[in-house]
Amino acid sequence: MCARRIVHQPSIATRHRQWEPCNSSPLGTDAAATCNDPVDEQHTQSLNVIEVLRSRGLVQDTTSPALEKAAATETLTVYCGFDPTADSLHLGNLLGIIVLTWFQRCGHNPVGLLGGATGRVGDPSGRSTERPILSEEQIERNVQGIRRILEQLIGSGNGAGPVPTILNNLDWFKDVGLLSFLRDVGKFARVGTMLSRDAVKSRMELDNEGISYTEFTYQLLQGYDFVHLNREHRVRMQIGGSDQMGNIITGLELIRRMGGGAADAPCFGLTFPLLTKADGTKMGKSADGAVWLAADKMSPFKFYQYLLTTVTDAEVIKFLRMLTFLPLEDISELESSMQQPGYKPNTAQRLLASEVTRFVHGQQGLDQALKATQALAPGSDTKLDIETLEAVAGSAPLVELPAEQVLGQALTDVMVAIKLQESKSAGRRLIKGGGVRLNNQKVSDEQQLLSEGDFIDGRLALIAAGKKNKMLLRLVR
Ligand SMILES: Nc1ncnc2c1ncn2[C@@H]1O[C@H](COP(=O)(O)OP(=O)(O)OP(=O)(O)O)[C@@H](O)[C@H]1O
Ligand SMILES: N[C@@H](Cc1ccc(O)cc1)C(=O)O
Repeated sequence: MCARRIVHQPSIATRHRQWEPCNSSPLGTDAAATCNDPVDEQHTQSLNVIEVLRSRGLVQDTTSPALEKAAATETLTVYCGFDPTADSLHLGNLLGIIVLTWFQRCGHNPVGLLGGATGRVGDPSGRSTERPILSEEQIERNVQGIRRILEQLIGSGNGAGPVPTILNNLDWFKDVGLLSFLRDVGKFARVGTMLSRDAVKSRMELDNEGISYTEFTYQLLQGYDFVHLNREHRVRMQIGGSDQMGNIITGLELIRRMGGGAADAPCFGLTFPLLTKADGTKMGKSADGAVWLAADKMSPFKFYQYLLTTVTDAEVIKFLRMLTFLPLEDISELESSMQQPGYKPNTAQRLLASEVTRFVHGQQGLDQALKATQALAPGSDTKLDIETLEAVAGSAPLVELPAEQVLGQALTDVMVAIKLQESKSAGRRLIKGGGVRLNNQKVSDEQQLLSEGDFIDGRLALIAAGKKNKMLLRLVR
């Protein structure tokens, strides 16, 4: 195959003068559809996926300088693995999905691998302690959760390139016996090399508990995955975060020693930088405060808010390059505009939050996030519905009270009970001054009693005392 063609949308500057995220997706509400999907025939460019990834800050290392040429002249099948250590992927894992998507958009074949087998062993990479052993049921639940996300984000093919495949390494490991593994794979692995891997060395040096034999052998399992995928599915490339380089090289060495990766079809590895939390540590599944991709673990609203409120001006351009598919020229233009006097603060963060939320949760998820953001804005009079309120629940302060302690009671009494006001008289004064809103509607009656009708869907009400002090009240029956 010759240099690949990728089609670019018109500049978002021409589409959205105010740098506002687009609100319609060319592929409908498909979760993976973004407004910058490559659909405009007029803006074509021949792009090499490796050059694209480099230009977007998505390459930490590659295993061979020959990769660039291979990517430009051949169709590569590329895989990225995800272990089922939780029932959802997180923002850090999204980089792997984005890199796979870039391969797909440039005409290569992406494969998402579920670590049904490797998750039972535990990758020591980037960990200073041994992983807890998860129950079989938990691992199965986690596999299902991650499969759903992969299917949603890369499984559909996204209309932008070859349809990707999702595989589970338990499907081949379940039939491999210990003796045959030791004879057929172990013979090709060198213990000295295995010991020299960072993930092993650091555990032997740092922790006087050392490393278990189980986690020590992890690299061979991931290495064998690459051998199997190369033999059975013609996979020639593995990608992963920079913590995966040792495991990727183990795979390449095994392929070579076991007679694969012929000169006319060499194999490659590529790593991307790790996304880190504010304290500089890796964002991970097992780390605290993970930014989940599954909507039932983190609502699209909360996901959107995370990107909007925690990404600094210093980081936002880097994140736009790495986490979105927006044309680089447009991102550079936005970067320049950030230095101009007319720049509206957080414009870049809003664009980032919108693009990434749409990619992960689809147009519907983004709409929900925007609606909830608007509903919570200071002084908002947006009409509320139950979906918006439920999306907000979990992010805004929420109090639950038995219905009998609320219905028929004065609003001012309830405001004191839920600690939104210090006293009834303060509540009355605030109502008189026009500062109290019930479900975003101004309250004018200082004696107002709360009734069933004040609770949307009979369950939730949003009470605001002043512009910023908001609380959700849920009725318990
Ligand atoms: N913060 C991150 N930034 C970029 N890539 C990441 C990040 N975290 C994980 N990855 C990558 O995602 C892929 C799958 O990682 P995996 O799900 O097994 O580990 P994890 O999410 O780090 O979970 P755990 O916290 O349990 O180690 C790997 O390629 C890994 O390098
Ligand atoms: N070891 C990877 C996941 C993985 C599993 C199996 C593979 O073949 C590849 C990657 C991680 O923990 O991040």
